[in-house]
Amino acid sequence: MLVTGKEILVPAREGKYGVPAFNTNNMEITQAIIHTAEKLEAPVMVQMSEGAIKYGGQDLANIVKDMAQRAKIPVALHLDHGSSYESALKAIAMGFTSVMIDASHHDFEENIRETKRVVEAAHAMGISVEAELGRLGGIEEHVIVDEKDAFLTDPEEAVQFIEQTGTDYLAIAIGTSHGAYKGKGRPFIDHERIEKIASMTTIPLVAHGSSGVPKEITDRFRTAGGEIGEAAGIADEDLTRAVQHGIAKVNVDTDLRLAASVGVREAFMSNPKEFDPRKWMGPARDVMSEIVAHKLKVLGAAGKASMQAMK
Ligand SMILES: O=C(CO)COP(=O)(O)O
Ligand SMILES: O=C[C@H](O)COP(=O)(O)O
Ligand SMILES: [Zn+2]
Ligand SMILES: [Zn+2]
Repeated sequence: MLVTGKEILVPAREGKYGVPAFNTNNMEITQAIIHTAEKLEAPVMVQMSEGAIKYGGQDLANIVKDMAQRAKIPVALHLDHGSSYESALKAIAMGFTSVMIDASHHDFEENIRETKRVVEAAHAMGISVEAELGRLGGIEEHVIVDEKDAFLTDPEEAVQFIEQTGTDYLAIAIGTSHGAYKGKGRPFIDHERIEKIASMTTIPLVAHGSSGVPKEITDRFRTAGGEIGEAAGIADEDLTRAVQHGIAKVNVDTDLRLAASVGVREAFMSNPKEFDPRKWMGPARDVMSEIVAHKLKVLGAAGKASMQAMK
C-alpha cells in the first residue's frame, strides 16, 4: 500500500529500527526495492531525486505508485533533496507521499523559512516532510561541500529547528557523506551526536550517505572490468547502532548503483554475444535485490510490515 513517510517512520523511531530509503531511476530498481521488501515483510521508502524526475518523470513516478499500491507492505514515494518550494510542490502534484526540502546550504534562518513554507503546503495536502540541518561532506547534487567545510548538526539548533518548522523528520549531519568514498581521515559516524540529538527530540531522524560500499561488490566490479578507487562506506554495525538511538530513515543509492553495474558487467563478461536487455537488466535486478535484503535485515525493518499496517 502507498502510505505517507510519517506512517512508516514514526513507528520505526518508536520501535528502534530503521527503514531504508532507496533511490530509484527505472523499473528494475523499483522492483528490486519493493518486491524484496514484500518478500521480507518490511516497510520501505522509494525515493526519486530531482535528477530521477528529470530522467523518468511522471512515467517513473507512476511505476513506483502502482507497484506500491499493489504491494502488501507500506511503501512511501519520497522526493530526495528537493531544492526548492516549487520542486516539493511539483513532486506532490506528481503523487509523492513524502518530500524533502533541503535548504541546508542556506543559513539557519533561511533554512527555517524555506522549510516552514514547504511544511505548511505539504501538511495541507496530508504529505509528510523531511528537512536537513547541518552539512554532509562529499558531493550533493546541488552543492559541493569541501570536507573541511562540512559541519555536523548542532543538537540545540536541531531542537529549535524542529519546533519552528514543524518538519516531520530531520536529516542530520553525523559524519556520513554521499558517494562511494566516505569518511576520509575521521571516524564515520558520530554516535554520541546521534544520541544527544535523539535524547532532545522525538521525531524520526534521517541519515543520508549510508551506503555500505561492500568490499565484495567493489571486488566484483573490478573483476568485471570496472574501475574504482579506494572506495569505503558505512559499516553494518554503525547502522545497527544508529537505528537503536533514533535514526529511522537510512538513505541508500550508491550501493544499488554499484550492484546494478556489477550485474550488467558480469552478464556481458560471461556472454559477449548477448543482446537481449532482459539478460543483463535481469542480473542487475538480482544483485540489487541482494543489497536491498541485506539492508532490510541490518536495519531491523524485516518483519515489521504487519505491525505497521495494524497501527
Ligand atoms: O543519501 C543518499 C541519497 O539522499 C544516498 O547516499 P549514498 O551515496 O551513501 O548511497
Ligand atoms: O543524494 C543524492 C542521490 O544519490 C541522488 O543522486 P542523483 O541526483 O544523481 O540522482
Ligand atoms: Zn543536503
Ligand atoms: Zn542524500
